[in-house]
Amino acid sequence: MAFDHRKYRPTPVVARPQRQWPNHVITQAPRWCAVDLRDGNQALVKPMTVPQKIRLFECLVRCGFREIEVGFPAASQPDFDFVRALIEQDRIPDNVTIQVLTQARPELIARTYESLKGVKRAIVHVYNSTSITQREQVFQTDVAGVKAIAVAGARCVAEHAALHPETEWTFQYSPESFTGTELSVAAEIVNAVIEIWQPTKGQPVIINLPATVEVSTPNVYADCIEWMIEHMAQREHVCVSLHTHNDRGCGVAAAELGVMAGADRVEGTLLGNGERTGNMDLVTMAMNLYSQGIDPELDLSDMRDIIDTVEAVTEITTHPRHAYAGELVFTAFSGSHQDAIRKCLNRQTVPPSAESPWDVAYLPIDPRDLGRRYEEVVRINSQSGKGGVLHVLEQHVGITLPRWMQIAFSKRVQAAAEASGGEVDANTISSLFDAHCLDVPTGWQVSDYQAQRRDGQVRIEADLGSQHIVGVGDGLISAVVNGLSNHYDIEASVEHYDEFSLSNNTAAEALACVQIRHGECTIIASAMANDTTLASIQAVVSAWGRLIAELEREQIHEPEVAAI
Ligand SMILES: CC(=O)SCCNC(=O)CCNC(=O)[C@H](O)C(C)(C)COP(=O)(O)OP(=O)(O)OC[C@H]1O[C@@H](n2cnc3c(N)ncnc32)[C@H](O)[C@@H]1OP(=O)(O)O
Ligand SMILES: CC(C)C(=O)C(=O)O
Repeated sequence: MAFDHRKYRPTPVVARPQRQWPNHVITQAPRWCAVDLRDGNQALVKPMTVPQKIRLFECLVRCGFREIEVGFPAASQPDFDFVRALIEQDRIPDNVTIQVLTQARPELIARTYESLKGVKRAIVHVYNSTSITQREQVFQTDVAGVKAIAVAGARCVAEHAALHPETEWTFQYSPESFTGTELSVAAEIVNAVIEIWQPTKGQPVIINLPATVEVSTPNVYADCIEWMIEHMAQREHVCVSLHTHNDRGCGVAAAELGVMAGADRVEGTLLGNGERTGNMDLVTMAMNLYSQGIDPELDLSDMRDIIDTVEAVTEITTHPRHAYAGELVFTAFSGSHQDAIRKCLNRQTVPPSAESPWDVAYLPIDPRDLGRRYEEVVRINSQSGKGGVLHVLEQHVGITLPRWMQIAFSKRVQAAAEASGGEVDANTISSLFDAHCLDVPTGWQVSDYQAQRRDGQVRIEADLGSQHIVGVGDGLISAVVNGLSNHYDIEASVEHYDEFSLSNNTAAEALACVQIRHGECTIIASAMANDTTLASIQAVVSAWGRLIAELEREQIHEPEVAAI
């Protein structure tokens, strides 16, 4: 059997009945560090060029990142050159600290410091893998062996820093493959590094605990973080950082639970580009906080800029369902969702505020916060309903319809959606509305009218094309119906009639909608005009014109049907 689960082993869980983190709630943003330019970069088919790195760096700065891992300067000339360019061209804002990664190898550490000459502040991040697999198979050593690599690396980092006291240094250590390392081993090695770096004496130290590969449910990672924090030397002087990957699709969840477990800082990438299934997605985690009313301390409002930048430098397109950023994440095609969204949006106080918080079904955040428009939250296909069609008409055409007409008109839109098999866009819906409701049939344009009320009766005279009608009734509509019935010798009753005044952004001021019935045949029509009376007369006249056209069509088709 090729597909044989028996070849895998479960990841050990931590026995921690005393765990506290499930009782904690995140109430403030962690310290963020963006690692797009390093972890994101090392996972690309085509690593970024220096100009691309500059573009992404500037985007990260605009978003408000204060710590940015800019590369692995000992890895390649472009990585080295980029760090030099940032420093020599004075591109690092005063409130931003750059971070660089190096293996715990003296020649690489030396080259790393060479790249940093002249920088005001920097975080030097050194790592070595500590996992059982890597100890046994990659380094072919034991715990003492990997601990010695870490200790030597930490010492080497500190010695180089001491040669450049003009720079404010922060040291960072990662027991890489932490999630594959026994906790006692991870703690022993981390504490040995802390011992060398002496954070109690004022040296800033970050201990980063990576889910280099995500191997468990996020609660297990949180247990590990809580355990490490309990067993960490000089904890109050150490910044505990998380670096999660997304192998099981829980990179963000693991980071969130890790923060609940006491971590101070989170590393990740914009939109989650990174090794294999990617790094923890900073946009998602920050927006998750934002959607809970917590200041993410990042400004992601120009999401278009973020997406364009990330796509340009990574050559990876953003999935349309990508959390918060995808093209479709604020869009409903399905009727019941559309109906609820439209009703909630109509009731939502604008702008939403602390007093009137955002509360719209199916939209966890206000799309406008990320530069999206309410128009695009509803798009129409064969899964849509009348509420959605009405939303499109309201947003794109600036008109609303009575319920009976929504029902009748949405059937026309449904037919068009089924015929096309895809989306019916706003322009098409507008054209369908014109064709089925608004267009005046040829020869039925009301060019002039007179309406008078006397002794409780309305008398109407109107010119339609070459025809002149005269009618009398209890009201305007019945007078028009009377005139049309007499003139054309066709009886029809008005089943529904409604009129609305229109918003300022439409050319006309009034909209009238009517449904008439003749036997089994129902006809809808509407009309817009600058005065309500004309709109009402025209709507009934247009309905009549459509009815006569329909009857003529039926007459033409009748012999054919009989012949068949
Ligand atoms: C989980 C992560 O994302 S960690 C970051 C990974 N990122 C990268 O690797 C991108 C940049 N890396 C590179 O460009 C290259 O790997 C370089 C320039 C750093 C090193 O290149 P090379 O020395 O030619 O090769 P390579 O990376 O294969 O070196 C592996 C050697 O370093 C050792 N090594 C690997 N990682 C470390 C480490 N963190 N600390 C100390 N030694 C290490 C290995 O045991 C191996 O030793 P061996 O030569 O005795 O077998
Ligand atoms: C260097 C470390 C932090 C890393 O990238 C990882 O473990 O994924």
